[in-house]
Amino acid sequence: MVIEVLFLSITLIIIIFSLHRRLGQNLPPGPRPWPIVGNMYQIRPNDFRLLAKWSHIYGPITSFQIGSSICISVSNPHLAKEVLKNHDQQLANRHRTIGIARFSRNGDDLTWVDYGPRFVKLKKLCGVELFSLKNLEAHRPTRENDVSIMIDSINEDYCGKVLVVNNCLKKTMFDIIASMIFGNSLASSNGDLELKAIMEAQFRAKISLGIVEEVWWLRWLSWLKDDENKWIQSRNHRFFQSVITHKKENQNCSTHQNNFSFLDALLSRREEYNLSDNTISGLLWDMVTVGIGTIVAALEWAMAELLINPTVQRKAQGELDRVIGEVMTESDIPNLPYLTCVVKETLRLHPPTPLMLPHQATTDLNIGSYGVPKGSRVYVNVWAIGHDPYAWKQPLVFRPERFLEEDVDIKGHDFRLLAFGSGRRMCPGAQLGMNMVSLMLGSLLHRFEWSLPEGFRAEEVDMVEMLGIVAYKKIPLEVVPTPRLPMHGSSKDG
Ligand code: HEM
Repeated sequence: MVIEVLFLSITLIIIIFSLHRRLGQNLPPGPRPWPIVGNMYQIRPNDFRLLAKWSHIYGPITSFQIGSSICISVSNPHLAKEVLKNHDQQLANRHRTIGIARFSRNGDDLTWVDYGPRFVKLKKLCGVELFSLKNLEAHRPTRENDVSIMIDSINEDYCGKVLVVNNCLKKTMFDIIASMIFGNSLASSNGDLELKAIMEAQFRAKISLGIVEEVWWLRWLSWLKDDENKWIQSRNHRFFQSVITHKKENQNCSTHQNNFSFLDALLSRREEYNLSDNTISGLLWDMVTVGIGTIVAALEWAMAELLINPTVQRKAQGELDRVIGEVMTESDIPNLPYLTCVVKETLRLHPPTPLMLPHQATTDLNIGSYGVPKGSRVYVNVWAIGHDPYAWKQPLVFRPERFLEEDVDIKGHDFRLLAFGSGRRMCPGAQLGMNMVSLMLGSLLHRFEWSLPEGFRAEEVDMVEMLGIVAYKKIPLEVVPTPRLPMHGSSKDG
């Protein structure tokens, strides 16, 4: 009896405390949270479509509660600018779930590190050593060659047959990013197989432990549910440690410019930037996971749209035929304005990270006329902004021509098109991302006619996303390639 009374009193105190906290804060409107669980009974993690729906009911700035945490989502360009420009610094922290904290070594990386001097240093380091134009240019031949190998293998193995497009995109993107990040060392030691297995395991693991981690006084129970993550993390840790140790032992062998990888650069600057093996592992893991996932998702959505819209496919092919000789290279991209519009239109309707990555308030602040308490998670619903009828004419129609009529910046200056974010936490891989999506899509369209498997109609292509930080197509796209041009053995080493 005493225990029951005690339990009831504690629950009551918690409810009164959270109600009091909520009422005093002038929060934006939103669905009514339940005691303890908040709105967890209504919304799954990363459910950007539901957040867009709520914005139609409660307005473009909405608040909701996940367990004990207050969340704010904004879904128009004006409010996105408030978050990413006017309050950029106050909102530049990241929220890390227990799963993400584990994979990011508690934020000892770039993607999940808290905002502060360490973040500024790491972002600068990655900007210089991985994403600089000089570095991108040095790795360009490898990227072009890997894309040519992909085209050749589709030609040899899949002409007239059904191809699951994201399998071949994933393989090619893995090879490209792995070569930029690790140089040749991974493939030569079979490390590529282990890394792929770890990535696959992490993809399937739960990065949110649900109520156990979202209600602060239940968090001590999370160790019960976190076993799988722990196991993958220790495998991940062992893998990166062995790659780093192997590289340190053989460091003098890879100073040739073409082989000089991101890992080589990090090792050579580890004292200057105070980089532990843990931080180096975190940075390598970031680039491999974020880099591959986003590009593959963007490409699969682009291919799906082109199958549904064959006139766009033909128009893009017409432009490619006029501009490209035998094999497309990245230097052709500036001469392919329509292809660039197709890429932008894809990223407008299908941003690979529809809620970007979660930002977190480091202080109390106001957005619009509402309060955002310190510690709130803040989501910019890029997907909703891309579908906003006040920002776009006929927003649901896939019409790349809109970007010929109006040149809309995609690198963070126009708050209608935020696939790469904007401000301090903006994607450092935006240029590489645009180059890769354009090169791969252009090469696929130049070389092949794409159609649906026999018996499928365009209206039957399912355009629903799998919920996750990266929104892949839920049902993988199946396509049938038919060659358009005679093949001339396009890979440059073949
Ligand atoms: C189409 C391709 C890509 C898209 C759409 C994309 C999108 C994004 C977005 C929306 C963010 C978060 C912005 C924010 O929270 O404010 C981000 C961050 C990031 N992206 Fe990308 N990305 C792409 C490609 C890449 C590539 C190729 C790499 C690396 C190889 C990369 C590495 C990163 C990293 C490290 C961050 C974290 C930056 C930070 O926290 O400061 N991304 N990306």
